[in-house]
Amino acid sequence: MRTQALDRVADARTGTASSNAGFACRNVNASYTGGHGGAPIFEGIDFDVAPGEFVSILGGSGVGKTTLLRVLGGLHAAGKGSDVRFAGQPLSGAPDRVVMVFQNYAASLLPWRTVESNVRLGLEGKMPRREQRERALAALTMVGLADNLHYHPRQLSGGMQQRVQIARALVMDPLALLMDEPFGALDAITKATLQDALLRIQRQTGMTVVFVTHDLDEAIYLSDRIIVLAGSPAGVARDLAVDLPRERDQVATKADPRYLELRQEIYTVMHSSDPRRRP
Ligand SMILES: Nc1ncnc2c1ncn2[C@@H]1O[C@H](COP(=O)(O)OP(=O)(O)OP(=O)(O)O)[C@@H](O)[C@H]1O
Repeated sequence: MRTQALDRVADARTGTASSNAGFACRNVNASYTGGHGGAPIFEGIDFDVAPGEFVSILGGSGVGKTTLLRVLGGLHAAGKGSDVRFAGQPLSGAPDRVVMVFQNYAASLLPWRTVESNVRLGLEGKMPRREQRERALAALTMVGLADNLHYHPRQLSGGMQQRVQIARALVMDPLALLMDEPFGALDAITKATLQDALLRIQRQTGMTVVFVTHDLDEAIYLSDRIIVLAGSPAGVARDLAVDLPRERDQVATKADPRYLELRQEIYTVMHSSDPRRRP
């Protein structure tokens, strides 16, 4: 039953997730009415995310990473003159099958519902209950929680709760996942485990991932490309390819001399653009 459910999701995904699910951003700006006196948080942002690519957005606190992710997810409207597209189409509202995962996992799980019923929440009313359950089971299997279906959120560790959040996104069969510091609050070992789980899932599904973090090592370890935001208003300070072998390993990858070069290069960009840096 479990295998069938997984196969069904795998079949449904084959050939879809990698089709044309990329982002194209040209001359993008954003501001908040009432925030910063309406001044732009960032402007002149240009970058592409290819279908199936894993791109991290890196930058200091308050630079605008979350805002940019919300723009990509259609949750915050870009300013005048901006051109933001997903799968070739200009964004108007949240695109179908583009799903966000936030850091604050504890607050976003409903405590009175089981793991399984939290995961199928987004499917309710859209398909028969049996199919909802099958898809929830398949998503929970992908994140390694198939044995915890009947637990309640209070019975889960922080890492398990974040896995449930990821399953809740996967159950929607996303073409693209937008992740906002999803592992920021986890201890180092749990974080590493979830990073590897995410890379495995991305490989299986072919999803596009845009991942916001302020953790340099996390960005290098996970990504095909890294976009560094800096300045005020922020712009793209660096857009660089992570030319490390795609099979990542927490120990071997981080010992690769190229990893250390990339780390130094990105650190220098971030450090030199930090407004708190002493002259
Ligand atoms: N709802 C809002 N209203 C007004 N200003 C906001 C709002 N949300 C964010 N801002 C401002 O926009 C700027 C960018 O915020 P954003 O959360 O995008 O940055 P960030 O790079 O994700 O920061 P962090 O790494 O600390 O989470 C900040 O100066 C913040 O104060």
